[in-house]
Amino acid sequence: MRVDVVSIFPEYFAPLDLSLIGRARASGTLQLAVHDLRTWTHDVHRTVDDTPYGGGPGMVMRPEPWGEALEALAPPGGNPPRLLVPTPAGAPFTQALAHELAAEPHLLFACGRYEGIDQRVLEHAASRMPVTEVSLGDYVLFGGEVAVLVILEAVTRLLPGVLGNVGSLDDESHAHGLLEAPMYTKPAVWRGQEVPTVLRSGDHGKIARWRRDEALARTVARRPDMIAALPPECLDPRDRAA
Ligand SMILES: O=C(OCc1ccccc1)c1cn[nH]c1
Repeated sequence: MRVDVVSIFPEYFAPLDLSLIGRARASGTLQLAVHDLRTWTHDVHRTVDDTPYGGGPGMVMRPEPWGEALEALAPPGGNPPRLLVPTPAGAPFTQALAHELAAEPHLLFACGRYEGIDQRVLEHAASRMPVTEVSLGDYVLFGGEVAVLVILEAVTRLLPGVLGNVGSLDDESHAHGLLEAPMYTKPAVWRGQEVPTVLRSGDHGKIARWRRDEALARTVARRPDMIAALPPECLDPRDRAA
């Protein structure tokens, strides 16, 4: 997968040379290039922002540099990348979207700063590539860079060969519509607290049931919204029998 990121703070992406993403880049699974938006400015001050039409606080990112940057990184005529723009005004970023993005050959991230990017940039881009404005949650950051780091981590770990034990992808939180059950490791007793005995019973049927029950209880307690979204077939057939 090819990934291009455009930002006025390219140094934000130095951490991507570390750990799994670093290995994914070294193995060629992920080709990542980070670009400084100011490359596409031509004034002596390399200006990227200006005051908002209609008034209001803050500044807006000017369309010209973005227009040139997107043209350079998604040249008309080639196979267009998918443009992702982190913003509080975007659609929720979910594990489902992460899987969708992991299947894309080329992602192009636009990191907004200030109050955001002139909307005409996204409208113009949408005429030649898929554009997704995506939100990580209902809060406001200084810019899209941190959001891109999160999205890149969620997507990269789904790429083939990046995670050693692929089994861990199947039963992780949000994979089966529920939160993950609590996890334990040695020692069996720690500060007087014992690991639930069923987990040390070796009875894999009972263990699977215990984990499902725990996952369900956790989800009901912490994320009732996910319960409402559960497809009916998700409930264990034995539950239905009960
Ligand atoms: O703050 C965010 O993105 C940066 C950004 C982009 C445009 C204008 C202001 C801030 C964000 C919050 N949830 N998901 C993304």
